[in-house]
Amino acid sequence: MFRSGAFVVDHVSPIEENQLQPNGVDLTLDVVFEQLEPGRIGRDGKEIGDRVARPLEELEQKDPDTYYLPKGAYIARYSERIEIPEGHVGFVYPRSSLMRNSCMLNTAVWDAGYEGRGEGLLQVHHDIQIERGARIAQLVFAEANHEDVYDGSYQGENLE
Ligand SMILES: O=c1ccn([C@H]2C[C@H](O)[C@@H](COP(=O)(O)OP(=O)(O)OP(=O)(O)O)O2)c(=O)[nH]1
Repeated sequence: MFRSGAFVVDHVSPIEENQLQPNGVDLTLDVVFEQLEPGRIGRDGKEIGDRVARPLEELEQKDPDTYYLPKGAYIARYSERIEIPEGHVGFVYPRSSLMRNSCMLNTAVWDAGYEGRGEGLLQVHHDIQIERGARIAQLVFAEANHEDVYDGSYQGENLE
């Protein structure tokens, strides 16, 4: 069973009223990264390729705090700290307005016990402007059986 947005909201912070949805909680965009170097997925481990944060366009006197993204693939970091409670698994979907603008977020499984500010693959199929802090995704929780809780290399990531 999927949980209500009112349940999910207790596991996401900080949060504003307009992020609460019937079936989940909207996540907002913090930083957009561009990958520079190849990564590696091995049989025994992995390496994440070097990346650089995209500039915000304040200096060019465009809208402040806005990413102007040409076609391409980017890593988007969400602003919110998320914890996946025991007995649950998390899924993130793109906000439909992102998809309707020819962009997509690809995501993986959010494990029970994970805590951090996670990331997603932002595919831009048509140039788009996204303001920093704008809602781009929605997090939902499904009830799930599991034996262990998440204890991988991304535990506690991007928390100051
Ligand atoms: O779209 C997603 C999906 C998951 N996560 C977070 C939550 C998840 O619990 C954690 C680890 O994901 P996964 O288990 O897929 O990572 P891995 O590549 O197997 O690495 P490790 O074994 O070090 O955890 O990353 C994200 O940030 N974005």
